[in-house]
Amino acid sequence: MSSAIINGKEIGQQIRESIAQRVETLKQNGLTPGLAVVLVGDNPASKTYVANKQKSCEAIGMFSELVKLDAATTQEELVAEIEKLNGRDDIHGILVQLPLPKQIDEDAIIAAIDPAKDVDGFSPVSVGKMMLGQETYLPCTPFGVMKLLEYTGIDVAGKHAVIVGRSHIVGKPMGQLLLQKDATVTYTHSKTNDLPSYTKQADIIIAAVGRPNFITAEHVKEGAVVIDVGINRDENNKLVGDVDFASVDGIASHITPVPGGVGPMTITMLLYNTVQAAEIASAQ
Ligand SMILES: Nc1nc2c(c(=O)[nH]1)N[C@@H](CN(C=O)c1ccc(C(=O)N[C@@H](CCC(=O)O)C(=O)O)cc1)CN2
Repeated sequence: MSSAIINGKEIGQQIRESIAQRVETLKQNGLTPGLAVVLVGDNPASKTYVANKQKSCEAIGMFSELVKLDAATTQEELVAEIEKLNGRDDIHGILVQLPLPKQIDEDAIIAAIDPAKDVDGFSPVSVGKMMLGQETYLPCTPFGVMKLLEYTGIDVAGKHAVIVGRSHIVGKPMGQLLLQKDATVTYTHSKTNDLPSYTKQADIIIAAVGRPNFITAEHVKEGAVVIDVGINRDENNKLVGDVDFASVDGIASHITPVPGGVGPMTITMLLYNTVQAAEIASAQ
């Protein structure tokens, strides 16, 4: 029997409808939630993601502004742009599209964003609060994965979740969010020896290693839930995940497709965080 598909487009749409209602309430109170999207350079994938983020904002009645900067922008120039956005009352969320050109220190840029507007949840303040279980903006991709599991009725408490990947924006926070919901978490990565010996014990596998079709049948226990966070291009420029879907299909109980799984949830949770930032501003 085939694995059940966890449809991120459908779940994301349901959540976006409830976000749109919150936007409407804010607008009736005279405040339109505003997101500033900062794009440096001409990375084609980044241009697509930024365009999708802006389109998604407009679709639910939010305001979005694109700050488009040249690939040769210096770190000081970028910090100055962020400081301008930090000071604007009509901008509730700021997102700097990653990756940035090599001359710019990403950590310094993220740290320059006012934590109250850090709707990506990447700043040291947001990460620290998340680690302590305090209320904060959660990083959109792992937050989206938690929503996918919740909406699918998969209770993670007591389950063994194996994360494959250790990036700051997905792998590390993913483990933390699962831990906070009482999962038992194991971190693995591309250099883990005998990876299948770990992943084969998993009730939930989170594949976030950034390698096309890396997770195959040999990694997956019968009945495991497989979440594919990968966004890779294969040799034919086709979008593929970190999981070899055909190989794992029928072994996993549930699986997220690429495209249409985790990706749409990343943007959904960005909208969610931005509306939350606007609600907090509106209450002040
Ligand atoms: N500032 C940030 N930069 C980056 C983030 C982030 O969360 N914040 N994440 C990724 C890219 N990303 C958002 O920026 C992102 C990637 C993929 C998708 C998505 O919807 N994917 C679709 C397919 C789209 C396609 O056809 O190319 C899917 O999986 O169905 C959304 C957002 C790195 N940078």
